[in-house]
Amino acid sequence: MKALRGKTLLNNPAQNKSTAFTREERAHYGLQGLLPYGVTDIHIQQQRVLANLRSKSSDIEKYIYLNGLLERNQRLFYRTLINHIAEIMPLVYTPTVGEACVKLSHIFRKPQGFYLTPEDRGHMLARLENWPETDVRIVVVTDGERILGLGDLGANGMGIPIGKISLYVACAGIAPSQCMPIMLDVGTNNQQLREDPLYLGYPHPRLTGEDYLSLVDEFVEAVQQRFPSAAIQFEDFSSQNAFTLLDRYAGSGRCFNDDIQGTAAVTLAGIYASSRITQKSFADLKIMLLGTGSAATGVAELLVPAFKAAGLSEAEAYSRVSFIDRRGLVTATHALIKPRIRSFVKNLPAADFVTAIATIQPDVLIGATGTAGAFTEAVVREISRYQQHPVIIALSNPTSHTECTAEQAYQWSEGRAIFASGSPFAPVTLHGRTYHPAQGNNVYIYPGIGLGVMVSRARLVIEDMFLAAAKELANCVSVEEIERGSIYPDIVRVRDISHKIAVRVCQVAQQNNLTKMETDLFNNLEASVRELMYEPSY
Ligand SMILES: NC(=O)C1=CN([C@@H]2O[C@H](COP(=O)(O)OP(=O)(O)OC[C@H]3O[C@@H](n4cnc5c(N)ncnc54)[C@H](O)[C@@H]3O)[C@@H](O)[C@H]2O)C=CC1
Ligand SMILES: CC(=O)C(=O)O
Ligand SMILES: [Mg+2]
Repeated sequence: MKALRGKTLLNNPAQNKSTAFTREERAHYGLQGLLPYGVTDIHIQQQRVLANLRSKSSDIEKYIYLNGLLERNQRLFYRTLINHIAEIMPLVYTPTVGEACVKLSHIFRKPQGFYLTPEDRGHMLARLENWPETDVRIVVVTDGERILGLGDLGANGMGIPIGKISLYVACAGIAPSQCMPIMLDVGTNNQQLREDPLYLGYPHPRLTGEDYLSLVDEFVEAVQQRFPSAAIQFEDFSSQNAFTLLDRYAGSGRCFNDDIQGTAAVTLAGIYASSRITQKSFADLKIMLLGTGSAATGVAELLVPAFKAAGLSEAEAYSRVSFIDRRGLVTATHALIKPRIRSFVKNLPAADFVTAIATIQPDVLIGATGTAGAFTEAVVREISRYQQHPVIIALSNPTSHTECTAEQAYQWSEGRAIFASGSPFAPVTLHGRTYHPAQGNNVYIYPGIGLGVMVSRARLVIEDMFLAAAKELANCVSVEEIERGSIYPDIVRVRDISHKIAVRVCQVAQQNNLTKMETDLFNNLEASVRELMYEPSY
């Protein structure tokens, strides 16, 4: 590879070190005169980044600044993100990425990731040749139809694969060059976007039915052909498409749906960890889900094997999980029950949400609705009547769409709730006591799954990997965290957690004959995975 020089080197985000180029390097690469005198190492550069970042007056300005940094100096961006993950993750991921997606066509600076539209039909493979990297291992793709809880944002949804990829690199150490964010821009039914003169997406109504499926088929085949080692992560598709695509491809290729499977694993981990606080056996728990979309259904579907592994029969496992939709408890009398939740239907009289809580008395309440305020005061008070420590997991993102805030959960439960949410909340002080809400987000799961699949080159991504990941994540919650009521570990440990999950994924792959991992690698799995993790440095 020809060494870059001068401005071309400074303009290459993967190789640029900016003011960290030494005097020798400046002379060698024709950089003299192109940089100010001072030579500052990555630590000083990081201080400058943080000072700049903290001087911005809004989160969206911080997002724009960080994105600019990613485009100027990849290693500095990732070093800073890793070292300050708790501060920066909410700026490159939920909640700020939600605002960024809403405004993406307006704040657009420079193209990032890869865009495909129906006009590329028949040429997808050729289009993928335009991507400059050849060893792609992780593809995160969205079609932008259900971006967080914000609905159809069309091509503006590209912010999500970009954010998810940033966290693949930061949280699991997959090299930036091996990651590819893709927007499968099949149009948008968001008329306001289509009519916006600044909108940058394919300005047509969404492709549907066979036209849509055949395009996704071509996309998946093209990715598999161009990048045969890549895993495909489907992200933020509409519920119906999410399940259709998972059923279509997961049995024969290396792919998974993060909203269904990643979310299921992170939620299960939280439930496992909550048992350590409530002192109730997992096998005795009753779980109630609000919402019947991808996330809630995914959680229910993973709970079944988890309960069975804990000794319950299949029928008992299904009986422990109940669904609430907009009409209340999903019962046998419901018209039009979605096929995937049919086995969870209860033979009980119709009941609204609060009445259903009184009837079933769940231990755990999980919200996956994208609807702000769906956990009302009455709901939280009702579950708190039956449970000393009700476990309340409000999964919906971004913060503006959470089912209830941390403060509401603690206030309405008189300080007894064990609370986690998809987007982070600061600690809450009530009546002189401080509570520590945890963040229940699939960021604890998908990076480790991707890393494990990458290392093992597992042919398929299977349910057992998510079950193992959930167990591993739950085990990572420390005694101190349990004592302060947190059901997820501190995010600062996420790289270690992803490493542990990746090791488990490799083992599951091996046990299921999904991998031809070299014996050497398998025998030294922990060290081998660690060695493969990218550490940004100059
Ligand atoms: N914390 C995390 O890691 C994750 C969080 N999520 C969040 O979960 C939310 C839902 O995601 P998906 O399940 O993929 O969406 P979805 O669109 O597939 O499902 C949403 C479901 O909620 C129902 N719903 C909406 N408002 C309701 C209400 N007031 N009462 C009862 N049901 C209601 C809808 O009818 C639908 O069944 C989103 O906000 C998303 O950001 C999703 C994946 C991961
Ligand atoms: C976290 C995530 O994947 C979502 O909210 O869709
Ligand atoms: Mg998602």
